[in-house]
Amino acid sequence: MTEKALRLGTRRSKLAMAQSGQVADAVSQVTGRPVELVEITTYGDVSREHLAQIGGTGVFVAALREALARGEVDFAVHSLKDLPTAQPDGLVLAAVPVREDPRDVIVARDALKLADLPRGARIGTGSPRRMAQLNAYARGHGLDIETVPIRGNVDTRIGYVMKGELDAVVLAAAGLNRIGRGDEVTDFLSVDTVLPAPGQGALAIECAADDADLIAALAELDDPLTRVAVTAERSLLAALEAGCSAPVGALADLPPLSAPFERGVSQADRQTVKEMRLRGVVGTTDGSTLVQLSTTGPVPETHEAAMALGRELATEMLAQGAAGLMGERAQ
Ligand SMILES: NCc1[nH]cc(CCC(=O)O)c1CC(=O)O
Repeated sequence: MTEKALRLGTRRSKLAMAQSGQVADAVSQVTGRPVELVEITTYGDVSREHLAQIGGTGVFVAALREALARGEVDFAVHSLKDLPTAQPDGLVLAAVPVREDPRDVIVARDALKLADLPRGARIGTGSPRRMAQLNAYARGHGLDIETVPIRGNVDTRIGYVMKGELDAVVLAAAGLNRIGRGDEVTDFLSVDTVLPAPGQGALAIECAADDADLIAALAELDDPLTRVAVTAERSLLAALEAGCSAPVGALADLPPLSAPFERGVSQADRQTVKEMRLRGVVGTTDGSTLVQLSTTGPVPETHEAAMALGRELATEMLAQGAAGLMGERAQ
């Protein structure tokens, strides 16, 4: 006798299919039930041009959430960095699995590294956060680079380099790893140079708040260290009143561990974690001004304590003029 399949709502992009497929396997293991992928198509999948106007990745998240709320699917997998900070009524983030590599990387021609890019090099990124920090790094290191706004999925972006239209593009390591293109990275950007987006590298598994059996099963896939880190990062973002397209970077690490928190890390090592360091950055896209602060404290033991850490750092950043910098948007 086979049990009824769980329905996983997913976008059909290569990245979404890859991460949904990986989570489907894990969910199938913990529930003992087969998982069936249900493709959710949105207007944004049909028209790339309209995507910018109708609100970026937000449309995909909204469509998945509508399917969840209508009971058409049982759960959905999101890239946490694309997920708005406000949690809708009736839905819960039942699991935040172990974080992948949170760093940004470049894929450059001729295996070039960031520091070796020649004068006038053109680097593609549509992200104000990446532009701000790359331009600030260039100013501080006497590099002459130009950030070029681009859009599109991972394949499209790497294509600009392949075709010789750009010298490099910036991408998230996690996305490349998930679609099996991690070996094309030519340089991992230190988080001291480019702080990733809040939640970058982490996934969230969302389901209906009243689906108690599923919530209990999915809890097995939750990684408490990843959860506490991304909660603080997203609280910082929310308290700055910024969205996923704002020039805000945030990363919480748990010395002596650094994300990904479980690769090669024993349970004993995980127990040596005593503190969490939260770093945040906001800047103008030209890199002329950055507000960059960090705070270290005991690992928060509750959701509320992790939220408080993010809010406190945001308050300090706002006191140093962060709000004025976020007003400037790149387009
Ligand atoms: N905004 C697109 C997006 N959303 C999630 C990822 C992959 C990395 C992740 O899961 O954090 C990417 C691609 C990228 O930024 O290169």
